[in-house]
Amino acid sequence: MDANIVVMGTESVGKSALTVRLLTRRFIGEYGDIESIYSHSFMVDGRELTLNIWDSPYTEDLSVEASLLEKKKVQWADGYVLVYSICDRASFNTVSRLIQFIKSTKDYLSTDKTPIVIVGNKRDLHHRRTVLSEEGWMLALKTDCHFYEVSAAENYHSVLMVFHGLVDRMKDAKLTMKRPLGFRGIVKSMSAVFARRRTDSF
Ligand SMILES: Nc1nc2c(ncn2[C@@H]2O[C@H](COP(=O)(O)OP(=O)(O)OP(=O)(O)O)[C@@H](O)[C@H]2O)c(=O)[nH]1
Repeated sequence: MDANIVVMGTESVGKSALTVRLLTRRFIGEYGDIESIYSHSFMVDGRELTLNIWDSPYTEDLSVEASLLEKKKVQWADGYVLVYSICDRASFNTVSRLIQFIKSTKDYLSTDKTPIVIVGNKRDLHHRRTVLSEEGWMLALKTDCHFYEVSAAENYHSVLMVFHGLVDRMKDAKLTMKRPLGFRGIVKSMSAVFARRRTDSF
């Protein structure tokens, strides 16, 4: 069985750090603007589950193409990891917006448990904290999502918990794991955005 997961959030909140931590158990410090879909398998209830994890850099590109890609990304995914930094209030506000965007794009039934986990990252930087844990919990409660506070820099197990929590959530939602958009379609839309970026920079 396999499932698609997308990791979303604003710039520099640690999306790549979380993804790379899950895949390699390591924290390497600098990640660059990686846009990738990684596959990672693990055993759940005695069965192998492969997660296809889409880690994408944040874009403020408001073009029609870019917003179409965001929509496709949301439609492609069966589950969502929405990341903010506990030191960056704007990133927390963006997570609220993303939840609304996902819910309206996917049109979940009100009885469905939405397969979304909210992650407050950079817990090790608590001396620079601007978003309280309670605010994360409240948002999760209000929107019926899971919530974790983690440090991708310091801890592998809490990151693993995030993805396990999401898998549980997807099982609860009893979602049919089918793909509205094939892999080829996504690669095509991604290259359309990159081509546009390249053109823009000249
Ligand atoms: N102290 C601390 N720094 C972190 C943590 N996670 C990530 N960082 C740092 O934050 C910066 C951004 O991390 P990335 O993983 O590249 O963030 P991103 O969300 O993928 O960023 P974009 O690709 O630009 O959207 C890097 O310098 C990381 O080393 C963490 O848990 N604690």
